[in-house]
Amino acid sequence: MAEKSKFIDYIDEALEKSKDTTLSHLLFIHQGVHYPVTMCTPETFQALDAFEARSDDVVLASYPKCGSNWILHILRELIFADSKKKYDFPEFPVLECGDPGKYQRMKQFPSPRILATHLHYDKLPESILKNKAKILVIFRNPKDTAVSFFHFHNDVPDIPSYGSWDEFFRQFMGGQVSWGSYFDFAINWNQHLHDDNVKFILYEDLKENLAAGIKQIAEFFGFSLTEEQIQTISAQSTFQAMQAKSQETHGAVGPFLFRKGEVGDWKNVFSETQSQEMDDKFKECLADTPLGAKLKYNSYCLA
Ligand SMILES: Nc1ncnc2c1ncn2[C@@H]1O[C@H](COP(=O)(O)O)[C@@H](OP(=O)(O)O)[C@H]1O
Ligand SMILES: CCc1ccc(OS(=O)(=O)O)cc1
Repeated sequence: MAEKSKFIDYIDEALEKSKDTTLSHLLFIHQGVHYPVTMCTPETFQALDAFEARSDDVVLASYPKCGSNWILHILRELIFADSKKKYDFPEFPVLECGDPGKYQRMKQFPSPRILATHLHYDKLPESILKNKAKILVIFRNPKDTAVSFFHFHNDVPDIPSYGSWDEFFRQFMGGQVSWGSYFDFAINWNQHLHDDNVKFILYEDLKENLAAGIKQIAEFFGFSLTEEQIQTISAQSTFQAMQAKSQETHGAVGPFLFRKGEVGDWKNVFSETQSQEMDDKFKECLADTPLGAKLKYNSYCLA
């Protein structure tokens, strides 16, 4: 059994805080976006402004529930294969979560550091953009993302639950959920998809061909791996492999973070009206954008 990590300690702490937090008190607004009080604070956001990024930081951006824990695992394995050093990062990996002192402590950590974030592009600390750290941004179709988000809230015992899927759907569509609107997040990132230091990947593409996705990620960050190493990481990163170890890697919340790992689960949950409402929203916000095309909405979100 692996030693209990700082990551698990942090999750346990956040869950403990969640126990005493009702849904109506879960969110606060910072610069127009909702965040959960159990994970983020105004003091940490203030400290984040002065965060010093490095050009070799490995940034992983995503809206919640688009597979960030999956890609984090892949990145750690890639760094290990490339450097032969175990990637050991004694802080919660989501940049904007934690106490304000974390950025000071992070100055001591060796490169490359993995910085996961759910921030909209225009909320990233300036130094990430100035130092041109490479940013991998993972997207997932909005219908499965919403269903995964709903289950996360309603299945994890200590996280405040919604009264029903219908109630969650309403809040999700209005952007009144943690890290705000999926659509605002997407519109914001859409403008930077073709920046030199940004690489887009799609959850559904990874599901289709994991080894090809891992190879692309390795190339983007300049990690040098053999075909055999790629195949090994691929085998260790399937949903089944990660779910089997989830309690060991992520503690009590593990089985909920690695829930189903499927494409199309939304069909079990969305009503026809809700599906149409999301199709309309997609058309209005994203359909005619480069990101809209990359999301392959017609393949994954039309019944
Ligand atoms: N190896 C893997 N393959 C496919 N999906 C994975 C995965 N690891 C995690 N996921 C899925 O990613 C979602 C969680 O995202 P995040 O890590 O950003 O919180 C969950 O979706 P589901 O709830 O649909 O199962 C989870 O099952
Ligand atoms: C409890 C509210 C909450 C916490 C964490 C979330 O996202 S993630 O698991 O860190 O990606 C979302 C909502």
